[in-house]
Amino acid sequence: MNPERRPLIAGNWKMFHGGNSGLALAADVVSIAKRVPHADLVISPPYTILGAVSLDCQGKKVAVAAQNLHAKDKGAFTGEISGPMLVESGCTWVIIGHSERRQLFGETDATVAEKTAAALQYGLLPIVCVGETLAEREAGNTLAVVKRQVEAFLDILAGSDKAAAIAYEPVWAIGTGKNAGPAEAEEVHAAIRAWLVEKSPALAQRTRVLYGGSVKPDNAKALLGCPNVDGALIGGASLDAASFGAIAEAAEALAIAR
Ligand SMILES: O=C(CO)COP(=O)(O)O
Repeated sequence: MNPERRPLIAGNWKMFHGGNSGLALAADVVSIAKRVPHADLVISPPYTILGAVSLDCQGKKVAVAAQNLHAKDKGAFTGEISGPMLVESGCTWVIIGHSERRQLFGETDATVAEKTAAALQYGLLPIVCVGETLAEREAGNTLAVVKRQVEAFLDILAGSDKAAAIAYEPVWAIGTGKNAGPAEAEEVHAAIRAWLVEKSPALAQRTRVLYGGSVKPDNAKALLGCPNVDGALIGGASLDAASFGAIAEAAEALAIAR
């Protein structure tokens, strides 16, 4: 981990814990935050409890992210939620372009770029997701695919002075229990860092690059210990306070040790 970038540990709850169980989990994460003063924690519950969770987390060192947003600020877009609405609900972050949204909901590099610009415009910090499929990896195209995805929004991040995050989430590692090995993750993270540096050293310095895909307590230390891995975006293991806490503690220990 780069000493100037605090580890960012983010839990993407996806379509789980949208009611009382989510409020209880958020309270547990507030307790975890007290044990990890050197790490930044973000939780991303479903829309239905964003407002309530944000209120409970206010001033407690746990930031709240939405899982998506619409690029427009308002309008006749049934079922959609805008950046200003998320800000009003207390969100400070938003996940953009998750592979599930790209694969299941038709999001493209172009819509991801549009949403990234909208997030920054409305005062939200984006966590923009990239990552290759298994077929793309097996064809030797991992870096080309990730580069194309990153290039779609690189100028937008460079045009803002906000500290956004990029999450590298190999699609084949999401929810499969098959994480990228530390060397595989570091190869892509180092490439992303190099593209950021090429665009602007200041951008590279402020942008945290998170790894996502089957991060668990038993592999967190090895993954988070990679030089260009600045944190994690966690799905399944973020749904349980004990496992999310153990990963946050691994980040804390590494941050103290460096
Ligand atoms: O999609 C993810 C986080 O956004 C990763 O999910 P898992 O940790 O369940 O593999």
